[in-house]
Amino acid sequence: MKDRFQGPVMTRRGQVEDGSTTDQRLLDSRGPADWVHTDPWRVLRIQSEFVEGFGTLAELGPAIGVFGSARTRLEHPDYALAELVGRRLAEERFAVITGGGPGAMEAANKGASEAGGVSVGLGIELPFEAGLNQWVDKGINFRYFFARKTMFVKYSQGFIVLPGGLGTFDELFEALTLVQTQKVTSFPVVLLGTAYWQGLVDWLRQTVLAEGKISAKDLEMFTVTDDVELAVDLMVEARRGRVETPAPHRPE
Ligand SMILES: C/C(=C\CNc1ncnc2c1ncn2[C@@H]1O[C@H](COP(=O)(O)O)[C@@H](O)[C@H]1O)CO
Repeated sequence: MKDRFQGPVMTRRGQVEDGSTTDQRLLDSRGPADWVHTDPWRVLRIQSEFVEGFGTLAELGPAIGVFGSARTRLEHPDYALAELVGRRLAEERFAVITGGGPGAMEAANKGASEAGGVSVGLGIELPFEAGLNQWVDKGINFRYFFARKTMFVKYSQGFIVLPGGLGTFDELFEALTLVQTQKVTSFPVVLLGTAYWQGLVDWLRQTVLAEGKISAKDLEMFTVTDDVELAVDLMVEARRGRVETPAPHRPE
């Protein structure tokens, strides 16, 4: 009786079950394939997004997330504003991370790329997918929103938020919630465009704060300005104050 090896496992006599090799079974892809639409398989796909994201972004260096409307048109002043933000951040040696889409994201990537900075786009699969914009120099396209959001907050030291819609609000409020709940050590959040954001800030103060749903301190978690230099200075200042100590080792 010959020894039978299946990978590291050796069987003999009555323990030998199958004459095929593992490779054969892998490559002779037969049988039903509906398991690819099951949650256990999705877990592996989700895991692969984290592996890809961490692997690609771990050595990025200091980076700032720039959020803003996918619908900002080239001729709108917010496009030039986002482009300036991207450029100034790159000049201050920050990598610029956007959602990799059109509008304000594209403008910030353009500014960063043209200034010779690291222009990152974390795209998302959407039913009306447009792909990563042409100014993304390092990009990942995610299937899952929550995996992508983890990358924004893990690899950004601060956020500059331009006028936007629901997607922008989602990103802004996620960042603020993480600061409020101390899930991240405080990072600067700047709302750029006073005319656009003031209404929201007034409502937060006059209704949300007045009704006791937030505390006055929460309103200090962000700065509202039209001044790109102030926005960038706040990011630079925060970087200076950041002590890059490795997280203490704790088994999870
Ligand atoms: C609407 C159109 C394309 C959408 N493409 C997007 N690609 C990447 N990221 C996106 C996209 N749309 C939204 N996002 C994310 O949300 C923020 C912008 O959302 P808003 O609702 O436009 O404010 C942005 O920061 C992205 O991270 C075709 O025009």
